[in-house]
Amino acid sequence: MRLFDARTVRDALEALKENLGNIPVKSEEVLLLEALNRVLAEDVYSPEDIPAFDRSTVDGYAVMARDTFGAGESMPALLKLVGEIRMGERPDITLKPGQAVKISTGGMLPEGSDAVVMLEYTQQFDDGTLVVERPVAPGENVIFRGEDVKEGSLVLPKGHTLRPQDLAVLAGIGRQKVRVAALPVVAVISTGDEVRPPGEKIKPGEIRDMNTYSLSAQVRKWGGIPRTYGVVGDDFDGLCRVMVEALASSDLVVLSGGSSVGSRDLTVKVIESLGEPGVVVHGLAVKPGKPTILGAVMGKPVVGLPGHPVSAMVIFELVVRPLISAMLGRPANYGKINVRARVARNVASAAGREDFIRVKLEERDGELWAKPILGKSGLISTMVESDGLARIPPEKLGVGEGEYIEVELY
Ligand SMILES: Nc1nc2c(c(=O)[nH]1)N[C@H]1C(S)=C(S)[C@@H](COP(=O)(O)OP(=O)(O)OC[C@H]3O[C@@H](n4cnc5c(N)ncnc54)[C@H](O)[C@@H]3O)O[C@H]1N2
Ligand code: MOO
Repeated sequence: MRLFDARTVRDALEALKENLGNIPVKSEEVLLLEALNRVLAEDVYSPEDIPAFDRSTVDGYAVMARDTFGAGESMPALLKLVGEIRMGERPDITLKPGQAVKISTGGMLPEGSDAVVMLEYTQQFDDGTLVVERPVAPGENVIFRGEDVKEGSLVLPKGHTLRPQDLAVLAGIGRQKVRVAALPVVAVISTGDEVRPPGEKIKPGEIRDMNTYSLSAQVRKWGGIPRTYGVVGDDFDGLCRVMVEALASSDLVVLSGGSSVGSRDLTVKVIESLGEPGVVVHGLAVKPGKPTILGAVMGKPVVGLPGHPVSAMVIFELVVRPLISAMLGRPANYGKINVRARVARNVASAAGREDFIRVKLEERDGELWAKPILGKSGLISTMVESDGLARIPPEKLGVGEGEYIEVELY
């Protein structure tokens, strides 16, 4: 009896895409102060030069640099002080050779000047003579017009995730709002008669719901809004009702449990009953996570994760995270932080299957080692103890002690 397909993750996501078409990025406008970590849904070009004028970076005197060439303490340059620049105003002075104007940090350079001498390298006499004891080069202590951002240049591209400095540059070019991807709403449903909420006393044979908490946190971590439905028992009609509500009010539905082929594994039947095309893939050539289900109902992706808490989390990263990224218009590799490390012991793996092993990183003699945290996929403690996942590709039969591997950090 053949129970599952054995698709690679890439093939499975392709198959889902063929059924759903390209996932559109919905967008909305938000205020800059609300835009941290949001994903840009527009290319942002600068409407103007930033700064819009040549600007001093120090307190001192705006000069023509060549008037100071060769100046020193024993042979200072003597300039004539012809005024002072007020902050936030355009100077009405045009500097002539031999002249200097007092300026503050951030002040607008007058026409004719090309450098600023710092206050501490000057002396001012009562008759208006300025003694300059150090030379300045053209451009010294000045930010030129457009040096920060050029008018018409691409400041930030669509798909970019906004960091604090990005909000600063957007403010700098005069934006108060930006168009960003709408946050995908992801329904999170746990299933199983034996699964109880953490606040309840449990009877023998029951366990506490962990997946609602790991999966909704993963949704949040990767930029979505989780809509949790708690635990639904192994009841076909009850699960159908919750699924219909979840499909209507979210962009993506994630279930955990009941994805296998046992008598109470209802997820496939429920997805099939809700509409075309229903289940697209059942089974991945991945460990952990073989019994994963990918489906499409009402034009929305539905992912049935295995119930084991480790399998659910690993498959979330492999399958759900790329779907959330697509809905946000983010590059598929957004947020992946990999380090190279040497495996601390031999780990076997079956050919034709991608294996993901949990590893703990340790530094030994200046080198990074990845210690495999072995254990069944029902043990959440193996995720808690580890720092990341290492992938053993399908063509390999394992990794040997000392071999270099890539570890994706959690
Ligand atoms: N005959 C076969 N049986 C199984 C196979 C197989 O190939 N042939 N595959 C095994 C693999 S691999 C996995 S993984 C599991 C997946 O099973 P299900 O997705 O149907 O999940 P359940 O049976 O509902 O649950 C598995 C396990 O996880 C516990 N669980 C479920 N939900 C939660 C939750 N929200 N929080 C914490 N723990 C949860 C559940 O009590 C079970 O112990 O199938 C194997 N079987
Ligand atoms: O392949 Mo299952 O997801 O580990 O136990």
